[in-house]
Amino acid sequence: PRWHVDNHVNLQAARWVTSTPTPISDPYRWLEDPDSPETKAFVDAQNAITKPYLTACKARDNIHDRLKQLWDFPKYSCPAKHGEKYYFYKNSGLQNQSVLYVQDTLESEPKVFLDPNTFSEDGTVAITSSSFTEDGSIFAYGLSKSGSDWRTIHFLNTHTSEKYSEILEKVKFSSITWTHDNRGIFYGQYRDQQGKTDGSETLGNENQKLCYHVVGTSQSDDVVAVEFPEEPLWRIGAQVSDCGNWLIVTPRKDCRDNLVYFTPLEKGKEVKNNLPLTQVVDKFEADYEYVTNIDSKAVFRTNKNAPNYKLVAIDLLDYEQHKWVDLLPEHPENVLDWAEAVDGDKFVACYIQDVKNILQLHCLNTGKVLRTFPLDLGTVVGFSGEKKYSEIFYQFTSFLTPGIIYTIDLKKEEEPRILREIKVKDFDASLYKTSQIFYKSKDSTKVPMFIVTRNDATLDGTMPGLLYGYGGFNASIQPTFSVTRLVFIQHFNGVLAVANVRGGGEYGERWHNAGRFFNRQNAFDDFQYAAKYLVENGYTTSAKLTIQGGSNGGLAVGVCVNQRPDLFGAAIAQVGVMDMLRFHKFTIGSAWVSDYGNPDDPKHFENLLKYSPLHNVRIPQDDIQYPAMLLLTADHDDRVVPLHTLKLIATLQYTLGNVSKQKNPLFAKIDTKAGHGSGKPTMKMIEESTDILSFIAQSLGLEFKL
Ligand SMILES: O=C(NCC(=O)N1CCC[C@H]1C(=O)O)OCc1ccccc1
Repeated sequence: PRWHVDNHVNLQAARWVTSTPTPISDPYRWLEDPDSPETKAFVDAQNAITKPYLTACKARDNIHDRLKQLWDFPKYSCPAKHGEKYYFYKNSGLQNQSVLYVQDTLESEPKVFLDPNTFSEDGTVAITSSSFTEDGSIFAYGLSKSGSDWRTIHFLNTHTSEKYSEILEKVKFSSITWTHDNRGIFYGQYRDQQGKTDGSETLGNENQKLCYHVVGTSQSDDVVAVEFPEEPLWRIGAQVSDCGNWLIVTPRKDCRDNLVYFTPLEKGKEVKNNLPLTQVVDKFEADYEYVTNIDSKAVFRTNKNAPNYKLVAIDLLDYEQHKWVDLLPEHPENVLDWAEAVDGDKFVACYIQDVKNILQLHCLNTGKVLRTFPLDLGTVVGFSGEKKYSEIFYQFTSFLTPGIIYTIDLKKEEEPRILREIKVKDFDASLYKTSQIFYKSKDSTKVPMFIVTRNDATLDGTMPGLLYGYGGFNASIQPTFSVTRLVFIQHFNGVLAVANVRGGGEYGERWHNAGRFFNRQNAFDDFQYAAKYLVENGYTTSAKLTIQGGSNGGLAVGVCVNQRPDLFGAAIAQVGVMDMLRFHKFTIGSAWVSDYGNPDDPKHFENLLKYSPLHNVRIPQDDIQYPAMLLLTADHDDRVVPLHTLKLIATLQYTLGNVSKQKNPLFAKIDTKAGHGSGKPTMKMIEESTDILSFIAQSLGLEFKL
């Protein structure tokens, strides 16, 4: 209805007159019901105009074939020892899901242990979380369908390969952690959830309970080990300690800070409901992540009084805060990303230094550094090792390195050796180069950015640019290998740029806080100034620059396009958070208030309204138009529900669709049997990348060079 635009403008004007916040028009509220005939018709109508545009792209077939060719390389996880065997995931190249293999030794012939490709015709069922018993006799694994956050948990006997009969339902946001008597697991369940739980619903998730399931029994017999009935939004993380004598319970109410409780466990003793909990941390003021324990001394990675994180040892039998001991003090610059106990009395620590990883071995008793493992400039994407084993594995990757798995037996060898070096046929990394620059943002803050081009790139502004960013939730966007990006660089002579904008965790809590709450505009400024840097330094021009982001990054794209439509030629927003006044009402959205603020709080409401993509679509002044836009989402995305994208594309098309100067297309594509991204089958990933690159090529008039 036209009225919303006029009222919108009037409301904007009115707002400056009155002090109280004015009511906001929300004419596409009806799109919030995914099951209504109107919404289904709207989705079909959007796909009906977008798909022909994407398939009409003349470079599409070349793009698709090249993506498929490059994608077809073997991918491996680090091996991990369970019982007397090694297990590892492998994807031969184009399989929809990686297959779990088992072998007696690292050199012996692997056998298929579990192949999730057999769980569905189209590969849309994925193994997402799993855990072996201490003795390796039973494998518990979570399955996700169509990319939903909902899990079913299954059990498999590793000796007989027989499945146990029970399937645990209504599991979400859950760890799987075994008691060391191999009898059962603790897991998180939303047992009160009403209605659909297939990921197409938008209902909020409340009242998670930590349950205990004894293998071989039915879920209805499970006990509620821990619950906080007065805290419906809490999610109850839990971990059985390395020694098996404690259960560490870490409730979280949003996406930062957690409490710490513990309770003793006795092997072989029945787990009863409402376990007696001792509270060690009683305020939400920091992250505490269990690492290991030495008898009653539990080691946590925390940012308490340590924005770059540190390791602290807390004696569970004497846990007053003044008795806590720093095992690994905070590093002045580098961020402690994770730590894992290995080889009895050691731990591996992984740091982020200027967005690259450093891997070190430390003494568990003193915290002292024992050695550094040599690494190229890039990212440690996988690690496996345990306190009870002296052998460790870690996987390295970067923009131009598909993957290298190293291993070292800390009791035997001096230097790590390469266990697997992954090659991509018909890809020559020596033709490309990665650089890291630090550009100045609007407030002169220096922001790191990776830039990847062909070696012979000339900075004359003729290259098309693809600028990616995220900027939130303490997440660090580190170098990884992407076939899609390499096709863009190689066949469109493109420049890839990844801006580590504020809100992420690249420089610890300081960087995260600099992009939170009332500082969120810093993240958007950083993103826009990254674009300006690329243009001013001749990497590309605005007309040839595509801005891309997913989820919280999709929000950033939506904001930057509204604020500076002139800076970009195209914009790709995947599964974006676009309605900042209502995000907290759906599925797990209420957890995001720790970065965004709560829209029910007037001062946050005003702040969110200022940048909410849905509420800031305006006809640009002069001859400026919006970039070509492609919004992507999917019908089973229950992390960021599709309504965000549907309401935004409706508003964009209504506000700009009839404006004569708006020549660039404004599209949304809604996929089916897909979700937020986790567990997406290879065929769907290749299809999505084909759509993205085809859209960019078609919209910016790029030629595919063979
Ligand atoms: O909501 C989040 N994380 C934040 C998140 O996913 N966000 C935050 C904004 C939109 C979206 C994204 O950027 O992917 O995690 C929920 C969760 C998952 C697993 C275990 C416990 C809790």
